[in-house]
Amino acid sequence: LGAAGGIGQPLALLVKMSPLISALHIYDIANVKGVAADLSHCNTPAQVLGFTGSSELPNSLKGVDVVVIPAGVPRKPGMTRDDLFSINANIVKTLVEAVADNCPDAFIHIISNPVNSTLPIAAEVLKQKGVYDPKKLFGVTTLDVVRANTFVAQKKNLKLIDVDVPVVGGHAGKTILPLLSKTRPPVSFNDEEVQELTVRIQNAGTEVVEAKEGAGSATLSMAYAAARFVESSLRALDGDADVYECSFVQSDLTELPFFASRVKLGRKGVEAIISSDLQGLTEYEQKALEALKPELKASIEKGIAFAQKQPVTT
Ligand SMILES: NC(=O)c1ccc[n+]([C@@H]2O[C@H](COP(=O)([O-])OP(=O)(O)OC[C@H]3O[C@@H](n4cnc5c(N)ncnc54)[C@H](O)[C@@H]3O)[C@@H](O)[C@H]2O)c1
Ligand SMILES: O=C(O)C[C@H](O)C(=O)O
Repeated sequence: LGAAGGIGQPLALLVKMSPLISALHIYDIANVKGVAADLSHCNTPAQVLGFTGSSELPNSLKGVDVVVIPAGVPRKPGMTRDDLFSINANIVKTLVEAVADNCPDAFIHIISNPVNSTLPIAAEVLKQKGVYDPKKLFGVTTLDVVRANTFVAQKKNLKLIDVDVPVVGGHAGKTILPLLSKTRPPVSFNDEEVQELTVRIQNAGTEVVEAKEGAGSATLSMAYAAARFVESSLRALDGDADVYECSFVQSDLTELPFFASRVKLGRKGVEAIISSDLQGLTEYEQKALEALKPELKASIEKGIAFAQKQPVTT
């Protein structure tokens, strides 16, 4: 949903390449029929259908297993992700209402920012509709992991394919907390490297926004990350027993109701939240974890309050 956009188009292309996908429905408020026609000429199995405008939204959702939502406005230089709240909160609310009505059993991937608030909005909408399954609602934080893996591999001269850094917390500024001490394979970092890498990973979105000089935020790397999360979800739905991803989900790992961490995915969504990542943290990570909580809590509460003030349409 939001398939004509900067993320939506390359994501649709990457997803069209997946052998796990039988049908790809792409929806946007803007005309998406041309994107659908274009994609449909690729000789890969997924059948592509385009749906344009809100009257076609319900049909776009019928029968789907995974819904991905990158609909909404992106940042410009000088803005925070929270500055997008006033527009994107309504967009996410409307789209999740339609998901609740048309494919309540689907996995839902929320990309639209601010994820720290839009995910709680989605949860609240689904609750009001009576179809909330916390195991199937995901805030997409895969790009933070992708970035952490890339930057760590570059810094330490490692083979990219091997590196895996869990990133916990949320998806904005200091709420993005890479757990460098939990990098696999184990790598040692000095204090300066930890500080430099942590700050770079936290500011990576802003790095792209500034480089694009007003033309939007990360789209290609986000499409790559979202395609990875879709692929992992489909593998889990197909019964693969070894699927782990970081995601911002309902969680009891901390006192906050939602928290990003590694989760094990299965046929029914989140099968387990990996609590061991938060054990044995370094002093730096422990302090950063405590420091991110007030901001994350405020963003979560802002999302919940918004959704509670504007009950769903029935
Ligand atoms: N979670 C992450 O890591 C992450 C990373 C990058 C960007 N984002 C966020 O993703 C969102 C999209 O970014 P983009 O660069 O693709 O923006 P974009 O402006 O290029 O595309 C957004 C698309 O959403 C569509 N849209 C708007 N309202 C809609 C509605 N009600 N229904 C359906 N479609 C609608 C627009 O027509 C447009 O095609 C932004 O909020 C951005 O901040 C999140
Ligand atoms: O930085 C942004 O606004 C987009 C996205 O959240 C990102 O991390 O790239």
